[in-house]
Amino acid sequence: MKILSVEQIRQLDQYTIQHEPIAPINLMERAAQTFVDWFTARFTTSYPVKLFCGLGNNGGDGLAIARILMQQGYTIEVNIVRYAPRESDDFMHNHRRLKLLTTLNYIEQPNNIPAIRHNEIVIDAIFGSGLDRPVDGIAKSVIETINRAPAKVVSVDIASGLYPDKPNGPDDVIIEPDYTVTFQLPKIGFLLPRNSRYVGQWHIIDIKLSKRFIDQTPTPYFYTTPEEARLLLRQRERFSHKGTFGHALLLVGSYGKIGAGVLAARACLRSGVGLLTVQAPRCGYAVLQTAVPEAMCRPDTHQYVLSGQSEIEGIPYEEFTAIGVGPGIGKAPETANMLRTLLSQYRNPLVIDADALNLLAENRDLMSLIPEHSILTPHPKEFERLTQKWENDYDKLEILCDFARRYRIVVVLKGAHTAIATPEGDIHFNSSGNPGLSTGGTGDVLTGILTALLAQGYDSVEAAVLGVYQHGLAGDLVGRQRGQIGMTATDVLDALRWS
Ligand SMILES: NC(=O)C1=CN([C@@H]2O[C@H](COP(=O)(O)OP(=O)(O)OC[C@H]3O[C@@H](n4cnc5c(N)ncnc54)[C@H](O)[C@@H]3O)[C@@H](O)[C@H]2O)[C@@H](O)CC1
Ligand SMILES: [K+]
Repeated sequence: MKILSVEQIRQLDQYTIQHEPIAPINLMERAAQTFVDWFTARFTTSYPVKLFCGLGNNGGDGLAIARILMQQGYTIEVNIVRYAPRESDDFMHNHRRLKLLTTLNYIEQPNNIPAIRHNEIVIDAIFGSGLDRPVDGIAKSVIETINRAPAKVVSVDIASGLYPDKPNGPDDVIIEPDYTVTFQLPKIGFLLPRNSRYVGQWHIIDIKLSKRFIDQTPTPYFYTTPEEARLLLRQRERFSHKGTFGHALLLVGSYGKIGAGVLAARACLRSGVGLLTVQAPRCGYAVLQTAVPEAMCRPDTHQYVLSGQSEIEGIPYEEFTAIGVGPGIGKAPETANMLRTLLSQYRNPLVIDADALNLLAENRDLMSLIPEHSILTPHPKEFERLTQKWENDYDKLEILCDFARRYRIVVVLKGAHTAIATPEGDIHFNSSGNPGLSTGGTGDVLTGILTALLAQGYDSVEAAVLGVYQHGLAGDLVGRQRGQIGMTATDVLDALRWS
């Protein structure tokens, strides 16, 4: 699903109005009706509703929502925040209609702000995507009151005070909703870590804006929906054999961190690789052969760390279909040499994770040896070591984009809504996963998954988008079955489902 800028969304509204065609006021009515459908499916008429609306079209949506909810039997109190002298035309239209049905409260100064009780639902329609400067005056006081109140808060389109596609200032006053119900497409601001308390749980509702315009509009930002992830998944042909699915090599482990290799290897096997070889320090040999009997194990000549040498003759790096390197490897000089040799010899995309990334950060000349379309999977700290500090989440996205483009690689920046940057400079945000995944070893599982997908012939962007989605989905399954708190990386790899 595309993510558009505020300006593009404005054009999308206009295009829909002109080409459907539909009168703006009817589009507002459709948006309000769709919001009400969402609302009534979650909250019964037993909850009193308190609406706070502004004077623009977000406020107009609010007034139309109030009218429809009232007609459906909800008790609703309407509060209009008079932060400016002018209202939008569609606001005025809905204002006239609602005035015939109920009394409206006008908030012009702080002592007009009503008390909010804990069993009420607040609908926030003060500002929407038209916000273009920090909120002050009476609107600021209202937002502060709502944030202090014990009630549940639902924001219409976007939390009032939050910019959809640019950074807010540190002192900005912004609604902290429990839910955001947004029209048609997600806003980029919803996906950034620092905004999470200004978004809550968010839901997209389809208000039938022009599909043609969305299809034609270029954007670097995408949000992976479950349907899109499912479409990427390839079905197996009846006459396939293990050779069809590639032979992967995982370069993993060091003394005390063989478990990382076990997790990556198991995840690789659980993600459909045809054959798997694991190269690990000699101390990991018995562990791997026991814990992952399906994999072949190539013990390194070094007892404790990877040096890349092995007593067991095996196929050279170039002959593996895909290679993953990093889980548990540490940063020994022998291992840095191994990485240098690997990067010099292997020309297909690699998966590079964990200490392999830290070795790249410490040996910058290695960056230019990385094969094009390799997948790097840093968490934010590793990414900072590879690049630079950022000022805010938008700045981070720019750095991410430039980095992926400069080295022609795929960068999977891990976190809530993992951001996957492509060599072309696009960014795909993931939609699956939960905080339960923030536990040791889940990154190793991801490396195993991505290596398996590359081995099966997925291109790097497909592998990253699909692999990250499936990894999060497995975490969501575990979360539902046994909760997020006790989730382990083993649970996640056991929960992987590929159908
Ligand atoms: N255009 C359309 O066809 C549709 C728009 N919709 C709604 O319209 C919203 C956007 O409406 P608007 O563009 O009218 O803008 P808003 O309702 O978000 O804001 C109202 C106006 O307030 C002013 N303003 C901005 N920041 C301010 C601040 N800090 N203090 C005081 N005033 C400020 C601006 O002039 C802005 O236009 C969307 O979020 C959505 O809720 C929906 O009705 C769907 C259809
Ligand atoms: K709002």
